[in-house]
Amino acid sequence: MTDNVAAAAARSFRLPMVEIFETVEGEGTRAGFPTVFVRLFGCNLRCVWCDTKYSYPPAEAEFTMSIEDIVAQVEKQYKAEHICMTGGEPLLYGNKSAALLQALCDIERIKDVHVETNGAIDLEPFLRGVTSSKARYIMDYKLPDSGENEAMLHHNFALLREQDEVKFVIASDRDFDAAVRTLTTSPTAALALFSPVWETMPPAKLVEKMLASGLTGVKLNMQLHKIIWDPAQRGV
Ligand SMILES: Nc1nc2[nH]cc(C(=O)O)c2c(=O)[nH]1
Ligand code: SF4
Ligand SMILES: [Mg+2]
Repeated sequence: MTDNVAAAAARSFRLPMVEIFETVEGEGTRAGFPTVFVRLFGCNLRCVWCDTKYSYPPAEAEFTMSIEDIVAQVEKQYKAEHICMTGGEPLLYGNKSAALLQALCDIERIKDVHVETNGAIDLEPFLRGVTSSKARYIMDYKLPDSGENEAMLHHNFALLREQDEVKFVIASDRDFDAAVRTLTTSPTAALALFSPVWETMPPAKLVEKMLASGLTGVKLNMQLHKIIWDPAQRGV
């Protein structure tokens, strides 16, 4: 297949979906920007504190969509210049996930497509296969209290670039210590973000611990959408 034929074939790939909506990005370096969220169905992890349990079984996908139709909806229905490709785990579908990421980057209006990935997916094929400079990865490193720390692929840290981000969602003192240890043992060029688990880590306590630890290059990451809206609300 020539590259053009392969690209055309990729546009007909269908993906299981949860929702597509526009709001402001609640997290990370692009927090506050109007952003289109493309939420895929399915996840290879089951984090204890997951806030999107409707994005994997026993819930069912809301619908399936071809890449072509996802692109058309983003182009016609919304105005935002940022996209968050999320889930579930949006990189669960290999070549199909990569083709969607590339197609979203190819939308002329779009300046940035960030992928919320869970740390248990090898990022090497995506970094190699998706060549657009608009593609960025936000890797959620799962700490012990998530119940999924064993699934983390540590080699991803060295692959991440300056434009990427590593997010540590911190539920307890044990999680905080593990995050600090991980940053020492797995150096990365990506920006490190520390997020409090809404129910168990008061933000003031997390700030206190950050300052006491002397980690000056780490940024506090509050989930704006949980402050603005009811934390249980979907599609915001
Ligand atoms: N506003 C808003 N920002 C977000 N950033 C990451 C989200 C996610 O669910 O992955 C999310 C979300 O669901 N809403
Ligand atoms: S990786 Fe994300 S979507 Fe999957 S279970 Fe964990 S928090 Fe939920
Ligand atoms: Mg969310």
